[in-house]
Amino acid sequence: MEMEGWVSMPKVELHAHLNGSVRDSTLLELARVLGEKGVIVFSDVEHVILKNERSLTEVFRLFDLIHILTTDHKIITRITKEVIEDFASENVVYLELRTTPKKNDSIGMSKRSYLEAVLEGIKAVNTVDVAFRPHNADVSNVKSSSLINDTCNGITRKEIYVRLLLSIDRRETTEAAMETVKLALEMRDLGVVGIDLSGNPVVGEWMTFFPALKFAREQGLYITLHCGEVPNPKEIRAMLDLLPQRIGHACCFEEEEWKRLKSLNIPVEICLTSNIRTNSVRSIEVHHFADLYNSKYPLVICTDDSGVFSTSLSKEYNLAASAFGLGRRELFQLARNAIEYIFADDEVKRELKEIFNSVEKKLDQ
Ligand SMILES: CNc1ncnc2c1ncn2[C@@H]1O[C@H](COP(=O)(O)O)[C@@H](O)[C@H]1O
Ligand SMILES: [Zn+2]
Repeated sequence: MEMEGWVSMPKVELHAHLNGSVRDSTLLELARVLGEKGVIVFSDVEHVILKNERSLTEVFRLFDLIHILTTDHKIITRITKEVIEDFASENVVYLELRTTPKKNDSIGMSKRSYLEAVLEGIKAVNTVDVAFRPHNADVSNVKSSSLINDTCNGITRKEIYVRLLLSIDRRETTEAAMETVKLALEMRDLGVVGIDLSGNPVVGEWMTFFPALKFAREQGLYITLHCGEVPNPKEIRAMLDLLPQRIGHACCFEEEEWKRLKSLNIPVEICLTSNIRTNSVRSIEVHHFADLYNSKYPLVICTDDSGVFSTSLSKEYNLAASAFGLGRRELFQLARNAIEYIFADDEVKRELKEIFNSVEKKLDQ
């Protein structure tokens, strides 16, 4: 099937990092501005942004660079809006965007003000089409609409549900992790639904984050953890014992860990391109997607970092189709199954099912 077929299919994105999903063109523009101010040397940064092959270590170096480029409330608002519009433009109907609230005293940024800038970005998507909206926008429900300039049909209106997960970076202290969880609890009514643990998997100790994650779980926040991106059986075991509602990656699982995971039936967020690029999985042919898919295990195809890995959710669907011999129907079904694993209420699930049902009728035409 052509790429267009994957683009037009409704999709659910559950594992996307805000700063990893920024368009190259925006990063280059931001780098140019900082270059002119003498904060960075543009030509040094340019080739790092445009480079495609990256090891895990290089990926995390790139994140440090991206964070320098996006250190500003206004820029955080801008990239949030752009990232949502990009996902909406490829028919992502439900997006769980995750980001690490950051504190930076030198520019007066607190975790709270960072998050407020993100929320501002979500609202900015809303206001784009306020005139075209049939009912008044219910901002509190964080259902954003974006107008996509479609060259064939002129302007089309696409709606996307957006929910936020707050990430704890593995470099953070217990106190900082706890602050993020408390912020998530406070911002629950504004679309924050859960907590993610991410960051360089070779950095940090599980026991540092455990108190905050346990607290989050007790408070009823949803939890997803980057789990087994590198081999670490002890940590994988401890993570599964927390009973997160989803996990990301599950690349470096041994038989023992697979057994445990499968007995718990925790859905896995699968990021094919990311896993191959960072070498967490040797090649697409041996990716655990195949085994999980064949045993009908709950999984969802996601991008991880569409900017950093030059991908999109449509491209990931296309890759899964070609690598594992799946057709439009099978991937449509996978996307629809993901509704069950989202961190939103039954009303949203019901609406999403309706969207999929209405498209299903046209699928074979
Ligand atoms: C490639 N695999 C990965 N493994 C682990 N953590 C990752 C990641 N990709 C991204 N992140 C996490 O997301 C941050 C960027 O987005 P935010 O600044 O939060 O919006 C990275 O700094 C890292 O902590
Ligand atoms: Zn990730």
